Amino acid sequence: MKQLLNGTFTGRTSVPGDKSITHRALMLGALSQGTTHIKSPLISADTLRTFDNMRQLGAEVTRQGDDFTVVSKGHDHLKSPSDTIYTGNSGTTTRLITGLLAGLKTITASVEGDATIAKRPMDRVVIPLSEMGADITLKDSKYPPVNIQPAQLKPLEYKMPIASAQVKSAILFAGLFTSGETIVHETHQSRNHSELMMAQFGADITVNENTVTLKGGKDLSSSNVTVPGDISSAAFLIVLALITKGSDITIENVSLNETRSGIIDVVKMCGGDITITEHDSKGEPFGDIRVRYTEQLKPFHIDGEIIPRLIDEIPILAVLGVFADGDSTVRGAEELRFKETDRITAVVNELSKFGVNFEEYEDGFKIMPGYGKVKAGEMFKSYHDHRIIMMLIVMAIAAETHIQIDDQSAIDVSFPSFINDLERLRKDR
Ligand SMILES: O=C(O)C1=C[C@@H](OP(=O)(O)O)[C@@H](O)[C@H](O)C1
Ligand SMILES: C=C(OP(=O)(O)O)C(=O)O
Repeated sequence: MKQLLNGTFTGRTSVPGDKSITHRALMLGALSQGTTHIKSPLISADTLRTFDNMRQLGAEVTRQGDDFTVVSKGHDHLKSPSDTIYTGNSGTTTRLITGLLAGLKTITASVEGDATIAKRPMDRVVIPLSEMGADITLKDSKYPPVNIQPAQLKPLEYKMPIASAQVKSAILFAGLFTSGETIVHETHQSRNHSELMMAQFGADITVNENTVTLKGGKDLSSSNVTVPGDISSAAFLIVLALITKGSDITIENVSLNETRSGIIDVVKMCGGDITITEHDSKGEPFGDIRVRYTEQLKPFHIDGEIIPRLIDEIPILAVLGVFADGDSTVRGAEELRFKETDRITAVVNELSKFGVNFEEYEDGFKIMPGYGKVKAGEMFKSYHDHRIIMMLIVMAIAAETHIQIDDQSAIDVSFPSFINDLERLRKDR
């Protein structure tokens, strides 16, 4: 930590591949007949769980340096796993694989993760999947382990009670090989990687405003996927550059998918110095993001439609709020309470240790600009949450304060090279 302080951050860099796209490419590769090459996937604790899980179902999944390959005979050749499907810390794997397994209709499986997964609600996916006819049981009707038994499914028309790409995707995975139209209506559009990639692999799927319609029953054929950089990882470098004097970072080949790029809108709202150069792409949009230190940043106010477009970036946006010249607010983000930890409580508790003032709401917070001194001997908590740890490191760098975090290992969940990348970008002032 100490070696990262008192510097500026400059230069060109890239961030690891998009986590959401990597999970989906592994899953759709396993469900499709043929060979799927996945170029520059995220190789991290979470995506390696999906990698192993697809192998357990009988797909041939291998790694060649920075790439993955999935070879499969197609969905009807996948089999029940002989052991528990272990999903580690990954909510995306746990929820999407539940839909995928139910959709195969012949599988007996038990899905379980680590201590944080054991506390994450699964009824949000099991309720609609049960309406489709799936036979799934949960601990206390809510939590993992998820036990799945073979059952025939029927299509479903479902109005989403919350904005969640994981719930939407679990339903779509279950609908892929279920004849008839599975329809999902969203109030605010959540990330659309499943829809885009299912179409690419040959599914009959259409999107009309906030409604997705999937005509199930078609076999899928393999396809190649190039994974752009993860904007949720880039977010830490974006905020670091904006608030650290003299910084100027260009992050190459980052996903610019509209359903994920809410943070760019917020940086613009704040008057931050950000330039986007989009590249030509046949698939997911991507490009370079250049961010420079900005002396005066305006506060931001976010709520409603933008929230799912930046849900994982809210912890690091709180740090941006500390350096703005007025109070910023986050509302409509109650979903943060159901992530790896309750991220509203974690943000408020840990940034308060820097002397930051908050007003906490059930669905967000107001954050006041400025900070004070960290108490001698103060220990910061990781909550075993990658995004909370990286938020704390960026805050400590900007405040030029050495801090101690009880455990930094969860960074490996999404951005294993984070500390090395910061060291490489750091220059003495
Ligand atoms: O579908 C996905 O890949 C994800 C969806 C979001 O979760 P919710 O669906 O719970 O909002 C997000 O927070 C998570 O990091 C990844
Ligand atoms: C919430 C996250 O992931 P997951 O739900 O897959 O654990 C995240 O990456 O911030």
